[in-house]
Amino acid sequence: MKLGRLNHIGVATPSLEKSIAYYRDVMGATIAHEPFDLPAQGVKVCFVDTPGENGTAGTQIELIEPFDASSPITAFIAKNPAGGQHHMCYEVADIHEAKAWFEGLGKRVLGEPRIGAHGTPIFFVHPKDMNGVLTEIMETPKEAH
Ligand SMILES: C[C@@H](C(=O)O)C(=O)SCCNC(=O)CCNC(=O)[C@H](O)C(C)(C)COP(=O)(O)OP(=O)(O)OC[C@H]1O[C@@H](n2cnc3c(N)ncnc32)[C@H](O)[C@@H]1OP(=O)(O)O
Ligand SMILES: [Co+2]
Repeated sequence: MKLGRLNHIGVATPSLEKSIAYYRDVMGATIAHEPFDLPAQGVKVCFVDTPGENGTAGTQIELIEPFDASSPITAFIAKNPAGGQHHMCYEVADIHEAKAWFEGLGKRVLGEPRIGAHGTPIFFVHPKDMNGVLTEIMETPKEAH
């Protein structure tokens, strides 16, 4: 498998509103859109943009708040009430090839690929199989970003 760019770092939070204010007012970040709900993923999402080189978009921070009690991040927030770093997301060219690669190495892929916050297929690999880091793999969007 050929690793692509680091697309985003997922940060879990008990309050999107408070986290947005922090990244805007303390970190000086641009928040380019309103938060949105992804009930199928069990989260409410807001992306914080960081600038890349020569005016390009850099790596994003993905703020995620539980959508409801059945959210996959409910247990994480219970253990980390102030929130915290939750996952790293890397791009790949072909999601099915990447899934086969990790499965071939005996790593636990958590469910089938599904459409993520950028509109392309994603899957997660269990943190205990990935040196302690919950790892998200996403297919690179077709348009430039
Ligand atoms: C919108 C989308 C997108 O970008 O497009 C997203 O990102 S959605 C992002 C939210 N969606 C997801 O995360 C989906 C995939 N995640 C999951 O299925 C779950 O969160 C699991 C990774 C299976 C963990 O589930 P849960 O916390 O309920 O299980 P658990 O409490 O039994 O945890 C099992 C062990 O893993 C550890 N653990 C749990 N979450 C962790 C994390 N984020 N990073 C590192 N370690 C973690 C726990 O401390 C525990 O270790 P000990 O046993 O040593 O105590
Ligand atoms: Co993510």
